[in-house]
Amino acid sequence: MKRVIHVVGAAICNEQGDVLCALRGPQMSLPNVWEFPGGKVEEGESSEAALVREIREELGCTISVGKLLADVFHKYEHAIVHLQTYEARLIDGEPRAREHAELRWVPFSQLRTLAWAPADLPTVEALLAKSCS
Ligand SMILES: Nc1nc2c([nH]c(=O)n2[C@H]2C[C@H](O)[C@@H](COP(=O)(O)OP(=O)(O)OP(=O)(O)O)O2)c(=O)[nH]1
Repeated sequence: MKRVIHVVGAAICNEQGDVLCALRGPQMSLPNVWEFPGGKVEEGESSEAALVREIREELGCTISVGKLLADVFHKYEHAIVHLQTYEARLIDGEPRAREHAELRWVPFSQLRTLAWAPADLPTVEALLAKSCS
């Protein structure tokens, strides 16, 4: 049995309706694919608290966490990832790539053109279906 990793990701939208997308670096697990910034939920931590903590650590900014966008289990070679993605807004600071190879604000209309981590595709579709408002 593969281990299950509980992971949270933030779809951070700006006023123009762009979404902040993050490129995983070549040294990371699952290298060189785009994802929603976030990370692993620690024991005893809520998903929302984990997301705020991870975004502070990874991007150096503060978010408010909104609605759940997608809740998926995806089987990778290395593990099963239980990914929960949330709508989010920046409330303090400017995102900087401390761990990622690149950060990019991407308009909704171009979201499908990125090479996403496979577990993230339902989130992309959920965003396109509802639009961040
Ligand atoms: N953060 C994040 N991880 C994702 C997404 N989609 C997806 O398949 N993953 C996978 C990649 C990794 O296997 C796992 C999360 O690991 P991570 O390396 O980002 O988490 P972390 O920062 O807490 O981990 P660590 O480096 O401290 O070990 O989930 C996503 O949208 N965001």
